[in-house]
Amino acid sequence: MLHWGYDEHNGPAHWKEVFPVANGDRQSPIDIKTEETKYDPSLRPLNPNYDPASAKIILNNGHSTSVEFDDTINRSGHCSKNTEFSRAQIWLLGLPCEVRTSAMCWFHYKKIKLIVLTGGPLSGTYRLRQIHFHWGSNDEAGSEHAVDGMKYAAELHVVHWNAEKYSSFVEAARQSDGLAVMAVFLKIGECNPQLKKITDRLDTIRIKGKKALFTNFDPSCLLPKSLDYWTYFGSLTVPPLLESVIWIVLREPISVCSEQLAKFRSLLSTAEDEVACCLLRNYRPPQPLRGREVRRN
Ligand SMILES: NS(=O)(=O)c1ccc(C(=O)NCCC(=O)/N=C/Cc2cnc[nH]2)cc1
Ligand SMILES: [Cu+2]
Ligand SMILES: [Zn+2]
Repeated sequence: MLHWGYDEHNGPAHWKEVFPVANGDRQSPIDIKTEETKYDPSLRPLNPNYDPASAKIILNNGHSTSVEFDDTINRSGHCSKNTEFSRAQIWLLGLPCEVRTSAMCWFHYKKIKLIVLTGGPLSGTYRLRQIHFHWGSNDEAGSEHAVDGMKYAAELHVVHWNAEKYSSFVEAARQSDGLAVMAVFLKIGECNPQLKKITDRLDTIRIKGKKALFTNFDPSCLLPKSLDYWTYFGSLTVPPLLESVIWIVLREPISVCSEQLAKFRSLLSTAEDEVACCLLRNYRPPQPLRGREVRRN
């Protein structure tokens, strides 16, 4: 197959031809059998903390639409050793050592905002990189994960990488604890006013490769009231299908209406110079659990 996709000739059944890990033992998505999930008292509450100014662009990469965030600056609360010295900090140098260090940390912390996910099953700080969606050609199916065999109309993925242990997303994506993706189900119902901020921009990025400025957006506005979740060890659900994802699937869905879903389906999977083809569906079917445990908080 040439470039992977979701059509008959390059869809999920073909991906193993180029990405043999497709048959691995920690592939995603999965069908979550709620009776078999295990309550784990050691699981902590999720603590998403995003700065809306870190949103940068909205993009059509031919497989989905994503909002990309600026995950470069070391925004975590920890002072990095190589703190750049500003004039104020030169002044700080005059202070006694222990006072200076904590003052610098306070200064550094105040100056920057966080865009991180902590808590839940995670140990450490996972930095927000992008959000994107998966949907189907009709409202009956479209989510990637299923719950007791039932699929939702669509699914939101909030993608983070372990910025405490690794120096880039690409490096983290190769590690078993490198990525954390929070999945939110979209259930057919009322139009979602928060989602409207995204669906109203889709007509400006119809063609594969198109991007547009998209800032002042806090993805927390797309999260349901309850942050109760299931969690399990899995993989990216698109090639290269790397087995580096700690999945955090929220149990409560958010709403989406048919008109909003139709806008996702009107995106093109083709570039300017190709015959136009709509991205009608972009979900991978559930994969074998291979003995994995699904825990719940
Ligand atoms: N669906 S998911 O949450 O498991 C997920 C999360 C992150 C990525 C991801 O970040 N992939 C690598 C970077 C990327 O998006 N690469 C795209 C290359 C590309 C190929 N065709 C068009 N673009 C993919 C799936
Ligand atoms: Cu591609
Ligand atoms: Zn995804």
